[in-house]
Amino acid sequence: MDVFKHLNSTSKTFIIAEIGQNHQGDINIAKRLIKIAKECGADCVKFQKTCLEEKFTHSALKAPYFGENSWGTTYKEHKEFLEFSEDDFLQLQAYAKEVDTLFTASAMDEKSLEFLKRINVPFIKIGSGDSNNFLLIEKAAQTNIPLVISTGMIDSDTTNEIYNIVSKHHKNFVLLHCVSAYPTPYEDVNLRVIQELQKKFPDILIGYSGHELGIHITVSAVALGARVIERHITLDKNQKGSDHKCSLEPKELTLMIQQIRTLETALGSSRKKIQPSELVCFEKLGKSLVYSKNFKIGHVIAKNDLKVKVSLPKGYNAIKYKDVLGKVLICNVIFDDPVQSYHFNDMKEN
Ligand SMILES: CC(=O)N[C@H](C=O)[C@@H](O)[C@H](O)[C@H](O)COP(=O)(O)O
Ligand SMILES: C=C(OP(=O)(O)O)C(=O)O
Repeated sequence: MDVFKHLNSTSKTFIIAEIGQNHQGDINIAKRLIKIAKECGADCVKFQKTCLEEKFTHSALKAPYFGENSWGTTYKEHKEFLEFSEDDFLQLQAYAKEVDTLFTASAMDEKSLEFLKRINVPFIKIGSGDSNNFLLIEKAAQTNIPLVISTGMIDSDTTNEIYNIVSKHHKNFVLLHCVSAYPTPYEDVNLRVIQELQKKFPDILIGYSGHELGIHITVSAVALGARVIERHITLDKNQKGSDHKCSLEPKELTLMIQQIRTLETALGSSRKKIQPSELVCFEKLGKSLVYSKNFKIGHVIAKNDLKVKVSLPKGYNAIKYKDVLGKVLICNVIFDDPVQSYHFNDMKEN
């Protein structure tokens, strides 16, 4: 299924549940999160596929990594604890298929890109850790697999360059506004970047990958036009791990998706028209033209002879009051009578 071609034909938002490394290195937790994401209404689950020696230098891996979010004494130990094997990924992909949800991952290095290409994911995510990695982005574009590319930790010039690199190959990619802070302070979110990206790149979809607390900012991103949304999900945001605090627990994820779906409906059309649902209120409280005093046959109607009131039955349409000015009454009328076209000889129907 070409996810983004489908998206272009609807007004729906594509919601990616980023499991990332919130599975605590436990494939059963990963499966639980896949099932929960599906049950909450997400369109896709996403993991992070890393070949450690391809992503990190030896010095980065051997660095000590202590603290409340560490699963080892060095970064290598910590990352090895969290990284699933290729077989694990195949198992998770099969499970996602079993629960009928889309499955993909971020390619955190070129080897992982090759692996994801091999297992036919519906799109490949390029995370903000690689938003400045033009070499990887070029290789990812050359696969001709749809891409979702986050723009954390870069500025608009670099974002422009990502667009130019991928566009040389195809336009089946999405740029996600993203700020890589966990959690992101509200003053750093800059949701208006979404509108700027839409203006600059009208020929691709724009989305938002959020790390802020709560769901209202992400729902607002949809109101501003984000068509693809990504949020980290977790079983419990108080667990050990760098991403849990800014992740959504099942209840939050469900509420966010409900709000996004009702928002999609409410965004509706840009054409202003009287809604059928308004007619009851117009019948009860809609105003129309009535006479301000008693008038006799032959009276020529002037502006002060008219009032606009709630009247039963309704009078002539108040927005067309000028049709009545200068008209000659062919009957007597009294104060508060609704103005009717048959009160005059040459009057258009209401
Ligand atoms: C920039 C980027 O890749 N960020 C990812 C996605 O948002 C994160 O999930 C990191 O992988 C995570 O925060 C790393 O945490 P630690 O360093 O504790 O393994
Ligand atoms: C880092 C990632 O995403 P984002 O930059 O959108 O947080 C990712 O997908 O691995």
